[in-house]
Amino acid sequence: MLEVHSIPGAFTARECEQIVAASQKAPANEALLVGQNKDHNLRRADVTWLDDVDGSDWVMSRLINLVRRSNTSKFDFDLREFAESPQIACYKASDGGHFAWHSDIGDGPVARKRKLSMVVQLSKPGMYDGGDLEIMPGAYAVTASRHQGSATIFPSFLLHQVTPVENGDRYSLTVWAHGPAFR
Ligand SMILES: O=C(O)CCC(=O)C(=O)O
Ligand SMILES: [Fe+2]
Repeated sequence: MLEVHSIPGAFTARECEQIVAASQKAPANEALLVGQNKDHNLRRADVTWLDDVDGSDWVMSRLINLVRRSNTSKFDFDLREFAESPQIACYKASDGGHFAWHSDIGDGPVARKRKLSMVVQLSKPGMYDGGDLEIMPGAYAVTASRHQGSATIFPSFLLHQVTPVENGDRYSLTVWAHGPAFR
């Protein structure tokens, strides 16, 4: 399928554990949505900005390479920049962690330029129940691989959700690539 591209083994299990451990030392914020509204019905997660995580330059380099490669081979979008920090999200069952159906394209000056979204699964699938990333490229939702270290990349305008985490904690890493408006 062209619209949702999966990259198995984008990061190794060891790298994922390293990213989670480093993110736990950085300041966490409650997830803000486009427009800085806190709406717990829409989303419940703790978010850390990768830019606030010490020694994370190699993570950003890897993300840029992954996005560039799949854009060249699959999407061919006009991408110009990575205009915002990637985010590490933690969805906790104890907190009702989830993210309801949404598109990543917002009204803000930066969010309106989002063109590709990429999500990396940082947790081992056995560490949580629920917490599926589902994407709607057409009439049916597709479920992203739960494999630790796999990346899922899709156009930012596609609706997607994270189903409620029923047990344990799920960590993910999301990055956006930006460019001029679609035409
Ligand atoms: O955590 C995920 O799997 C998705 C995150 C997401 O959709 C977002 O940050 O916009
Ligand atoms: Fe999203």
